[in-house]
Amino acid sequence: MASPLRVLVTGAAGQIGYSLVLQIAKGDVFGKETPIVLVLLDIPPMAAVLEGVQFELTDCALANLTGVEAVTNEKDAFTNIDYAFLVGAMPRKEGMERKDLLAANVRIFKSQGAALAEFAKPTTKVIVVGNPANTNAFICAKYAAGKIPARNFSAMTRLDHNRASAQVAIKSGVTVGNVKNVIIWGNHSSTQFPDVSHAKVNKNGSEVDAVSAVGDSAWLQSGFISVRGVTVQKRGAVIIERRKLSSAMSAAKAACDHIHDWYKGTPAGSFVSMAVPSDGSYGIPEGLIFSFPVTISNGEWKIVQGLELNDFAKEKIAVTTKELLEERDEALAACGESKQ
Ligand SMILES: NC(=O)c1ccc[n+]([C@@H]2O[C@H](COP(=O)([O-])OP(=O)(O)OC[C@H]3O[C@@H](n4cnc5c(N)ncnc54)[C@H](O)[C@@H]3O)[C@@H](O)[C@H]2O)c1
Ligand SMILES: O=C(O)C[C@H](O)C(=O)O
Repeated sequence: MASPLRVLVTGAAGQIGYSLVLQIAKGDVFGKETPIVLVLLDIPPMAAVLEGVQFELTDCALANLTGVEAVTNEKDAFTNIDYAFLVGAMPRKEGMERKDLLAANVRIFKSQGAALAEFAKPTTKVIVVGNPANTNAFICAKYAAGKIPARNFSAMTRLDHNRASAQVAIKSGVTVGNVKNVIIWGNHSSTQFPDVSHAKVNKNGSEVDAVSAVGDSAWLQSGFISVRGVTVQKRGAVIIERRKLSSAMSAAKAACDHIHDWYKGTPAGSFVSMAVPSDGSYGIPEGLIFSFPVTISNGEWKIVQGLELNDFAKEKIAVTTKELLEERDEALAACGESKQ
């Protein structure tokens, strides 16, 4: 048997954690053939709950789950890990924007960035789920710099990508497996820009542009993006309003999709949305953790180049970029650093 991958889930006693750990343990992310050791981290007051989750995972009797470790300190959590799902953070409540969590959550990611640098493998790959996800990932990468390359850090916009793909499928009268190349640009926040102008739909066996498959351009420029919040941009707030808890099942599934594709690669001709450090593509300031369309091969992502952006798209991308720059400066101040 190959040596197991060591996979850390932080916030493992929380609601996303509860859905996520089973999906990882049963092979949805790294494949059913890959042995896994799951490391579950939460804060000390959650130790008993965490132990309950550990017991349940053991009771699932999964063939390739070779170990489950429940820990409440960063050294034990981060030592020698291969992948980190950084979920543990405060969720927003009704009426809040995700950036309202910045001051409370950013310090967690400063500390975990330093722990990654000290204890993790230099090849460790990280997805930040805890909100505000892009800015938390920026801070985490900053404090791990010198040990773990910035390109190993990402934030999750796959949930928005999945939400957008599902809406296009419903409007086009197909199942979601027939939709590809939707793009989420920018921040995982209400300024994100869900863009279908490069998306494709397989309708009755032939591939057509999503715009013609949907057949409703007015809806694509308004209702699809945010009609009283029920579609993509503000979907998270609507879930909180209905469930009185933030999305968990769909968030866990999206985190699995994100790491699955990073590990296994994207199919030829397809791209997915992932918030990664900008290299200046599309004029986005370097280093900002920005959601782009990416292709992935051999564990390395590449930003899709050369997509044409019309004035509508450029305007939307400018708004989300401005918000990310403001969040970055606020986060640096909260960490006691000067602005960039
Ligand atoms: N990026 C996305 O698309 C997306 C989607 C859904 C939720 N989220 C975010 O994910 C985060 C978790 O959501 P949830 O619903 O699971 O929340 P939750 O409150 O149910 O669970 C969070 C868990 O994190 C733990 N935690 C807090 N500080 C920690 C630390 N320093 N180290 C380890 N664990 C810590 C808490 O004790 C708790 O068990 C929130 O910030 C939420 O807003 C992001
Ligand atoms: O909206 C939230 O606060 C939770 C999450 O980020 C989501 O998009 O559902």
